[in-house]
Amino acid sequence: MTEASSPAVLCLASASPRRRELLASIGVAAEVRPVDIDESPLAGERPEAYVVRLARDKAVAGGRLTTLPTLGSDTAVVCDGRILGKPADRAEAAAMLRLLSGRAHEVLTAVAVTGPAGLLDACVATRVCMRRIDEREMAAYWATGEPADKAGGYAIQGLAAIFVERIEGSHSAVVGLPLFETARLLERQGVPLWHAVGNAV
Ligand SMILES: Cc1cn([C@H]2C[C@H](O)[C@@H](COP(=O)(O)OP(=O)(O)OP(=O)(O)O)O2)c(=O)[nH]c1=O
Repeated sequence: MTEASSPAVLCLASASPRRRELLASIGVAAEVRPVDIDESPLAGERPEAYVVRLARDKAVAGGRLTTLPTLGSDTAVVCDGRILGKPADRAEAAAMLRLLSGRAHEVLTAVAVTGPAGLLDACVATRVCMRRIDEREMAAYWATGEPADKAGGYAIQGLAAIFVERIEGSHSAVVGLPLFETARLLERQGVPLWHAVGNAV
């Protein structure tokens, strides 16, 4: 499946609609091939090593299904050294927001791309500062359905934007794909970006 009718130049090993939309926003048409990998952290694994390993595993697994360069990515919210994935239920979502309320945390997003240059990766850390969130807001937010499939139980690009005072780093990385670093990796793998294919205005 690709954006509009342009031929795919990349395989996206991801079920995340955000990642597909972010790639489309910089003009990269991708064929989407979600992969299922084991996402359990290894004993003692540091958060950055964890997201990089998952991004690489996703890229390699997806790369087996295509001849195109293949991108995998992983996002985790890190607070007090704890890795927060997607909340399993309302109670876990509330516990996550309680932890994040009124302070700063880090969002780590790793991206990996297979291709002629081998398996390349990058990892981006973004500091996110949240205002205090009260229990009524947490309950109302869970009821919107937005937190369920998001690392850390919130979406900066959605309703949770009202909780985010400021960020230091990459907005696109928090949403699921650091576009600046991704473009660099794609160029190193010979994937043609918009400026290289004569579409410049
Ligand atoms: C913190 C944050 C996360 N997220 C999303 C990005 C990711 O899609 C998701 C984290 O889960 P991931 O496991 O990184 O990705 P995924 O399961 O959605 O997709 P796949 O593994 O197939 O690539 O959380 C937001 O959309 N907004 C945010 O503000």
